[in-house]
Parts: sequence; structure tokens; C-alpha cells
Amino acid sequence: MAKVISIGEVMAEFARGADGRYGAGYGGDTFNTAVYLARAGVSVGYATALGDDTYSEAIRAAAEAEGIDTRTIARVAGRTVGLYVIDTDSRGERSFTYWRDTSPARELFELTGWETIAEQVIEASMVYLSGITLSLYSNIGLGRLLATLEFARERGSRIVFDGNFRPRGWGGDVARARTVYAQALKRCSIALPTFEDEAVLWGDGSPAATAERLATFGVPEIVVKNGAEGALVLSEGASHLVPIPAPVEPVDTTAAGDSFNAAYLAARLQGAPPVEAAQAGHALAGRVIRHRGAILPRTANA
Ligand SMILES: Nc1ncnc2c1ncn2[C@@H]1O[C@H](COP(=O)(O)OP(=O)(O)OP(=O)(O)O)[C@@H](O)[C@H]1O
Ligand SMILES: O=C(O)C(=O)C[C@H](O)[C@H](O)CO
Repeated sequence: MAKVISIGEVMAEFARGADGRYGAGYGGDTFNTAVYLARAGVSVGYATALGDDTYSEAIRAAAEAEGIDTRTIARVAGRTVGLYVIDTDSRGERSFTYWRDTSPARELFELTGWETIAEQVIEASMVYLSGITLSLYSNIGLGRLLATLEFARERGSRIVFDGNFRPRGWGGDVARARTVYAQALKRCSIALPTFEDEAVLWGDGSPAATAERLATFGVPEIVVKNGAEGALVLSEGASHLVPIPAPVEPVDTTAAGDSFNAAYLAARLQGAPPVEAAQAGHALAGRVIRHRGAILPRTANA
């Protein structure tokens, strides 16, 4: 059984290159983290639903080539995956446009056989999800996901959550987003948010305010990422600001946070303390933002 199971959506990706042309790939926040976890040697599975077309099959094959356990990937006949396009500004800051409203991933917890996938999630020793994951599902799907997380937690699994707030995913309904986030946070052992996103969703004035708010939800281990400003680690009652090793001029910041999370978790699973794990997070994220798209070419990851 996979040690970590990451839950969410992976899409086809188009990233615009320096020449103005778009290159094709695939990505999705929780999938990006699963890829970087696998590359760090962590046993990881991905839970989602794909279609049965060539794009879906290419994504499944890519997951398998990365060594990701695909037994928790459902397949829906006659459907295809969502799509997103990355555009970047002169500072490498990314923006996304999505075509994802009809993707099968949104129905994961309502498909025939969803219980089998939930059972595998419950048996994982760590479950990873994000605010984007939460934005995918109907209230029925969310209820099933939250029950699954609750059972996993009762079995001793650690729930890891990255807020990754994307307002469009919630149709502007911030009140619903906050209610649903609170349900995930109550069950969370490790929170790995990004300050910018938390400020939009919760109105936090500083990374310290984000960390304090998450601590009041009872989250014992918190890392608040803040781009080039470093990361604030709060664990066992002590807080540490972990600076980036060196500033990077980003080409495309897509998956900066996702790759940070993977390197952080891999280090924690290998026994490193939180501050050392955050340094590993910075090191990988600093490499990822030098490349276009969410996922580094395999040769660039070494
Ligand atoms: N200019 C930079 N120089 C060096 N490292 C950076 C820079 N910007 C970001 N990083 C690294 O990336 C990590 C995450 O950055 P940030 O908080 O901007 O990500 P994010 O918005 O969550 O990304 P995404 O949601 O696309 O995955 C930082 O903690 C840091 O390690
Ligand atoms: O924005 C999303 O929903 C994505 O999953 C696309 C990107 O890969 C992700 O946001 C990067 O963190």
C-alpha cells in the first residue's frame, strides 16, 4: 500500500515559451506534489478520475513512468481531462486560464466504486490534499471525502493540507470556501499554505497571523510559504523564519509551492526536523521556478 496518497485533479497543460508558442504537458497542484514526492523516493499514489481518451492515457502512463501508484485512478468512459494554460508576466509570476468544468476528477467521490478508492486512502499513512481538491467536489463528494479523511485520521494517518486558494474554483463564494476549508483544517496534521493565498481567503495581515490562525484550528505543524521572503515554520510551540538560500529570477513560478511541499514532506518522512525540511523545500522550489510548466523535465530534477 502506498505510504502517501495525494488526492485531486491533473490536467493537460499548455505553457507559453519565450518564443510565444505554447508547449504541452500536464499538471495539477496535488499531482505535481505526487511527482516530486516520487522523484524524492517516497512511495506515493494519486487518487483522481481520468477519461479514456489519449490525453487521459498519456497522463496515466506519465504517472506510471514516475513510479506513482495509479490504482486509485478511476477511469470514466467517453470523457477527457481538464485543461489549463499558463501565462507568465515579466517577473515570471504565473496566471492560469482553465477549461475544467466537465472533468471526471470532479466526480471522483460519486463514481461507482468510489468506496474502493476511499478504502485505499484510509490505509495510507499520509494523505495529501489542497484547497483546489476541495473546490472540485459537490457537497455529496465533499461529505464522502471528509468522512474518508476522518477514518484515515482515526487509523493514525497524517492529513497534509495546502490551502492553494484559487477563487475561480469557488465561483467567488468565499463563505463556502471558508466553511469547507475549516472542515479540512480540523482534521489536518501538517498545513503548508502560501501566505498570498491565505491573505485573500482569510484576510491575514502577515505570515505570522496565518500561522496563528491555523494553530487555533489545532494544526500541530505549520509552514507558511511566502515566495522569496522565505517560509515561517511553526512546530512544537516554536516559530522559525527559514530564508531562501539565494534569490532566483523566476521564469515561471507554477508549482513553486507544490514542489516545496514535496521536498518538505520527503525530508520529514526521512526524519529531518521541520526547519531542515523547509530548506529542502526551498532548494527544490528554487529549481522548479527556473523552468516553464509545473513539472521539471526528468533530467533536470536530479
Ligand atoms: N524569487 C524566488 N527566489 C527563490 N525561491 C523562490 C522565489 N519565489 C518562490 N520561491 C520558492 O518557492 C516557494 C513557494 O513560493 P510561493 O509562495 O510564491 O509559491 P506558490 O504561490 O504557492 O506556488 P504554486 O501555488 O504555483 O505552487 C518559496 O517558499 C520558495 O522556496
Ligand atoms: O490551478 C490549478 O488548479 C492547478 O492545479 C494548476 C497548477 O499546476 C497549480 O495551480 C500550481 O500550483
